[in-house]
Amino acid sequence: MTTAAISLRQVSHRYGATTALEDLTLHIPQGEIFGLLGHNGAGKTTTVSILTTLLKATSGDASVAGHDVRDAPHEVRRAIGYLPENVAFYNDLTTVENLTFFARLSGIRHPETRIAEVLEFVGFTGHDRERVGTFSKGMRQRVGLAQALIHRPDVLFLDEPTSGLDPEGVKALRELILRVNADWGTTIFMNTHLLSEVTRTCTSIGILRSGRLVHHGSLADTVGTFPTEEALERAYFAAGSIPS
Ligand SMILES: Nc1ncnc2c1ncn2[C@@H]1O[C@H](COP(=O)(O)OP(=O)(O)OP(=O)(O)O)[C@@H](O)[C@H]1O
Repeated sequence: MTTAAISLRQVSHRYGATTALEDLTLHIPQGEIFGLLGHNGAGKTTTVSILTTLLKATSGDASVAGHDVRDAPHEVRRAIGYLPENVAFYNDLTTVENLTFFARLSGIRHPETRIAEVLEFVGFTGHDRERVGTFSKGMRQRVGLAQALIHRPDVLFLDEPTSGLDPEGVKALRELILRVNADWGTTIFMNTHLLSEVTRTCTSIGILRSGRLVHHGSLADTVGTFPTEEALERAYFAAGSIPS
């Protein structure tokens, strides 16, 4: 039996009077590239925030890489990489200085070799000594991905990774996601609105509607054997009409 890399059991979350997640149960096996779809405000970032230990769910249980997010947050953080939608850097510091700062904070004492390796992996050599503040969105995304991969994580979380990227950036990101998954066996959890990318990269799909999971299935189960953006769009809107 395949081990679940990510599990949520009856997870609900409220921000004051706003219910962001309602009774979310979801198990994602190791090695999957999972795409979470949903309208603005559906609860995608809330889900990722709970799984990355940035937010404590109001109720329910969640675990990542075999560690409970509530009881073992440090173990979870050591096992994951996270690229938030707007990754923050020290803009006056260079690529290497930013990554060194992050790596030391994460407990890597001599990170030089790791940083060089990961920058090569994401194809970002040649900008090591440039200030991050001068970078385009696509370049910042690469540094963010290098940062998220510095530990060779078991599970990588990406929140709207393609937002603001040009077609070259989207293609480069897709190739990297596929390579991380293929070379390292990393499980990937991605929040996205870009249906065309989901059909090209994801092996399974979840759809959230107003905090409720209305669909979870493999790419083939969701859109058939010829996955097209049109087929996924049909499945996406059909899932929205299923009463839950
Ligand atoms: N810090 C917060 N305080 C109060 N309400 C919040 C907070 N963060 C999110 N919400 C609300 O919770 C719900 C879910 O938000 P969330 O950001 O998880 O959705 P999302 O699917 O990621 O949306 P988007 O696609 O716009 O990023 C929304 O109604 C949102 O307004």
